Amino acid sequence: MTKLSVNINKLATLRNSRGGNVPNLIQATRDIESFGAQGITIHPRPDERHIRYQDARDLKDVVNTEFNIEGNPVQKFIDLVIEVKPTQVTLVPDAEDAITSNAGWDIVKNAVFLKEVIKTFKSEGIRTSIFVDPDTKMVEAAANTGADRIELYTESYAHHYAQGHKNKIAIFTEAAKIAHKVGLGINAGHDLSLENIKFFKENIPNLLEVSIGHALICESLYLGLENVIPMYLHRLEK
Ligand SMILES: CC(=O)[C@@H](O)[C@H](O)COP(=O)(O)O
Ligand SMILES: NCC(=O)COP(=O)(O)O
Repeated sequence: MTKLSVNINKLATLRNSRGGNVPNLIQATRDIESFGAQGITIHPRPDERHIRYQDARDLKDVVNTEFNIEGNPVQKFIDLVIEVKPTQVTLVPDAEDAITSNAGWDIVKNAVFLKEVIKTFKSEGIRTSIFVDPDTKMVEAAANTGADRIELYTESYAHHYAQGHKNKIAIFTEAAKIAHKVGLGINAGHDLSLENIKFFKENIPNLLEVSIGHALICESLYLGLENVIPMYLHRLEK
């Protein structure tokens, strides 16, 4: 089964644009879960331009499904995750000034650091995942860090799919096969959408979770969250 984790960053962006509490993230989280989502993802960034660190604390007792917190494991982020104790932490090497995540880890280069951070989170009972490009060398290296899962960075898949180049899925399929072979669970995310999710699901064996935010919220402007979430669930069925 592939779980759908809805990334609510964009709802926080909308809220922050007016400085008040509309839309209310707590209510939205409850609604998103009631519409069938099996997880909630947030990605607080150092400048807190969308999700704030306080949102993570406020959502701790609200999320009844899987709570996934993504981010670059700087000390402030590590402390937050240990305090909130989500189901899963996803480590993303995002630069402070990046508009959005734009690369997976160089796991070979950062192996010592990642091993240490992962050990810390696992000792707190938090499942760990590493954001990674579909590069078999990096996937193999991920297994040596002690991580439970990888999150395949799907921006290049989505980009090529939109241009009609479906064959770019092959490197993701291969990366997923290697991950499974070395004992890693497989998550995926970034720019997945109603248009490209079905083909991705059909071609990625053992896909445990997709986290989707930007496209899902944009699609919901036209169709409504209560319709869009079941549409994703349908496309993620076997
Ligand atoms: C790791 C990943 O791909 C997502 O977390 C994505 O980066 C969402 O972050 P933004 O909402 O800041 O674009
Ligand atoms: N981990 C990916 C994620 O949470 C959402 O990415 P996107 O759908 O906003 O591109």
